Amino acid sequence: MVSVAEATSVVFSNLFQPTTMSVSLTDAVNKVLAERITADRDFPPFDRVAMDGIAIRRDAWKMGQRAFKLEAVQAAGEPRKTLKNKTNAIEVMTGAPMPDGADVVIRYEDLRIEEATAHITSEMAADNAFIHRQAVDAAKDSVLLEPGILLSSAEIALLASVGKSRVKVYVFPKAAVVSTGDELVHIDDIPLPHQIRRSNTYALQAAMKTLGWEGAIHHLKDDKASMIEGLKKIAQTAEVIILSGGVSKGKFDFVPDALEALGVKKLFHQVSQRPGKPFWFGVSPAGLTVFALPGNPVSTYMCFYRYIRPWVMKSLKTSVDPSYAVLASDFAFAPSLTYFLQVTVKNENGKLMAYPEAGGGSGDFANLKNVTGFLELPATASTFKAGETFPYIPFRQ
Ligand SMILES: Nc1nc2c(c(=O)[nH]1)N[C@H]1C(S)=C(S)[C@@H](COP(=O)(O)OP(=O)(O)OC[C@H]3O[C@@H](n4cnc5c(N)ncnc54)[C@H](O)[C@@H]3O)O[C@H]1N2
Ligand code: MOO
Ligand SMILES: [Mg+2]
Repeated sequence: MVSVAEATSVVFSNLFQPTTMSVSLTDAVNKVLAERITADRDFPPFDRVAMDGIAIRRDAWKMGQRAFKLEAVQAAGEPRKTLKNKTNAIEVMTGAPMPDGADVVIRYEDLRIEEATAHITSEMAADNAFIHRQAVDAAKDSVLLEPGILLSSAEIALLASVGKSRVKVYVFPKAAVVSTGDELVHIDDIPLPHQIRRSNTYALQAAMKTLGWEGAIHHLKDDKASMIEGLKKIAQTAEVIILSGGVSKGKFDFVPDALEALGVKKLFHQVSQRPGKPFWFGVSPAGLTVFALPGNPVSTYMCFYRYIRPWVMKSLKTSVDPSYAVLASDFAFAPSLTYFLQVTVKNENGKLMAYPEAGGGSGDFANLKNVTGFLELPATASTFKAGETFPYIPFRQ
């Protein structure tokens, strides 16, 4: 049996080597950038007028001049104009290049125009130049984005502005999600009294989809020979297999043996945690990674969010920021296992407060609808006090 820290370290030492693909910018959000992006020109590329108004020379203002004859209009999208007469003004619009020869913008709010002359009405009008200077945000050729960034709408704007209509992103590993168990029937079937419908594979597939990762669903019987055959077939196309069930001590828990028969080397079996103790992890020399998760639905779910999600994001060169929350009420858990407590987190005055809703054990997956994630309580203690902070593993936004 390994600790949660050891299991994490083994999982993180066996990252997947992702390939890359080119996607349209309009499909790139939530994908992980696989190329370095530099500024193709200065940001902004010219001294940009930041307010609608008039452009004048500060010298003239300083000499006490308050009335300026309007000699031209500089619209956004027009090439830069030149202020011909140093005591005149050019009307300028936000987004236009600052006219050559002028160095301060006076807002329309601070002037009155009469007979093609602007009369400045505020003595504070020239306090701010209202010019967004060329290159202040980023200089040409400077690095805007590094590989490994999870693309949000903010990065999409940057990519658009440098003309990246296609962008290189990392590709998730080809994944299969496999349920095992003779008690499990297809979701369209009516279960007999001793049967239940499969739900873990759907939960796993949905959890993967929220990351932008696809997983093909399979089901295998609790029969060693057919399990080996089935896994062999699945391994022909999958780079990662996520199994649920069949990893504990039961007479029909054949998953570890079947995987080892296929040449998948066990790197650990059993983690000192609840839920999820029977968790099995291994890799094959051919590069297949196998997460064999305990079948109890809460265990399956927790292991995905605690181990697989960080593993795949790290493999794609990005990482999930660790989150923390404050336990809102005392909680006790005696066994010396890391306990993943189901909690509902509420943001109270900027603090994430975690309210325990432990549920009825790892088979009680109906309780997951009541909670927002898991609080990771260390194996080294058995009583946990309100006000203490612990790692928090959210599964909802
Ligand atoms: N003697 C021992 N028995 C058990 C131990 C142990 O240490 N010693 N560990 C318990 C723990 S903890 C867990 S968790 C489970 C894990 O068992 P398996 O991984 O072998 O899973 P199964 O036995 O196949 O199933 C367990 C449970 O989960 C239900 N299940 C499985 N797959 C699905 C699915 N796709 N959708 C919905 N429900 C599923 C299954 O029907 C069982 O009820 O073992 C304990 N036993
Ligand atoms: O891992 Mo088991 O989930 O404790 O029931
Ligand atoms: Mg079992």
